Amino acid sequence: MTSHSPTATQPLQHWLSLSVERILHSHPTGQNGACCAGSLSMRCRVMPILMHFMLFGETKSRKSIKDVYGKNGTTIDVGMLAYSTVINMITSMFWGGTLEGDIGANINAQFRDAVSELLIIWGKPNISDFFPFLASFDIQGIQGDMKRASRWIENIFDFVIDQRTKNNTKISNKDFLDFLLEFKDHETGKSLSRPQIKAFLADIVIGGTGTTSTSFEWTMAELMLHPEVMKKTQEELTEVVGDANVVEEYHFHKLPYLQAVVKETLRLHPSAPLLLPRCPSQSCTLGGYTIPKGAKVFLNAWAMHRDSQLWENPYEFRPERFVGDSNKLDFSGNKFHYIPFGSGRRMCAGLHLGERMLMYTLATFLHMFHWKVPDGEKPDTGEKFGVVLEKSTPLIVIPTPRLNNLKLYH
Ligand code: HEM
Repeated sequence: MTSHSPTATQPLQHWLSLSVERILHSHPTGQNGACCAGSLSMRCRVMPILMHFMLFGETKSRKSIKDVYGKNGTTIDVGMLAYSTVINMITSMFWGGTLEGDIGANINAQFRDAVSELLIIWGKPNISDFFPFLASFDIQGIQGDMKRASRWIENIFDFVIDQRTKNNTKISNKDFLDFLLEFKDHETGKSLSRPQIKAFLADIVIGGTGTTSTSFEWTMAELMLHPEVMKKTQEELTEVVGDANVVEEYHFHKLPYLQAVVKETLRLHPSAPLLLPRCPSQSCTLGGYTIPKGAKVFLNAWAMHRDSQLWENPYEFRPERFVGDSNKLDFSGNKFHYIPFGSGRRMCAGLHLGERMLMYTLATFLHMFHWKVPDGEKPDTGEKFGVVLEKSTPLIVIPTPRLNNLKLYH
């Protein structure tokens, strides 16, 4: 993996423009000028573009390091740390070059609250899903709450887009929003519409925050439960990154053990355990069962990842099962017994970004801090029901700096 600088705008802009043009050509706009902003092909092609703005996110995560350093020796809720780090990284990639200072901090805080609310509502069991005829009554008020939270997020997107379009001053660092706003199709001269831009941003936020931060928390929980794995992971980091440096993306491929730890965590705790529902376009028979056309089908990745016919000692947390096997069992979804990012045409559109954010945050926090649970406590692996598989009890830990050079924490 290589590190990409968002300031190297010329070749990057050219490449990005070509990608979006390909998308627009494969999805011609309709009569009203709007095309499906969330369409499969469009998402799959624009998402990788976001990767080029990862550097913004990395810079932002340094703030989290400073915050954790400030809590030296006191307790931290790992889920909250992960969520705020991930959302800070995402907002920096979106509009880090557009919004800065107090306005930026204020909008980012509002955005964080709005997204948490949306994710909570999204995970609530809704009786209308099981009895669709009840949907129009919205008995639990979930639909209404969802509309309110979505409007809140949309207003934030509108505010940021207005700020950027009103403000003619040249910004030094182009962010993802800036790129989307400036994009023009070379042939037709058409730009992306505002609804298209907002749909992209919403997709990324909804798909990327809960999944990545939950995976971070699960990994930390497993490491706290398995001190020998924690030790080995941190030793690898010391050897590869060194005591006097911070983690950078080019280190990732030299961290096979950490990669195995992440894979093993996602095997036992896939953040979207039932993936996204499928709907067959034709009736078919599978394993002796008839699946009628149009049925809603859920694939239980969680159960497949723990199937004793497919895995040796499936309930054991053993990263070694992925060591030296990385090419055979990767996240591509080609081996159907291991599909933490799904499989096929609808597999995770943010796979590479998710993987990189997870590796980056884990490697950084594990390299820079020692972690221990408060005396007399033991982390558990209880799960909470929801679209995203969260821990039922928050993981509380105590960080202490691991590196001698304290300047690296500021
Ligand atoms: C550790 C991190 C992540 C995990 C484990 C994860 C997992 C998944 C899974 C299992 C699916 C369903 C795939 C299927 O049904 O086949 C999915 C869908 C999706 N993910 Fe992720 N994801 C992660 C991070 C991200 C990030 C960072 C983004 C955005 C940048 C993202 C955007 C999406 C989107 C847009 C979809 C829907 C794709 C579609 O409908 O075609 N995900 N993800």
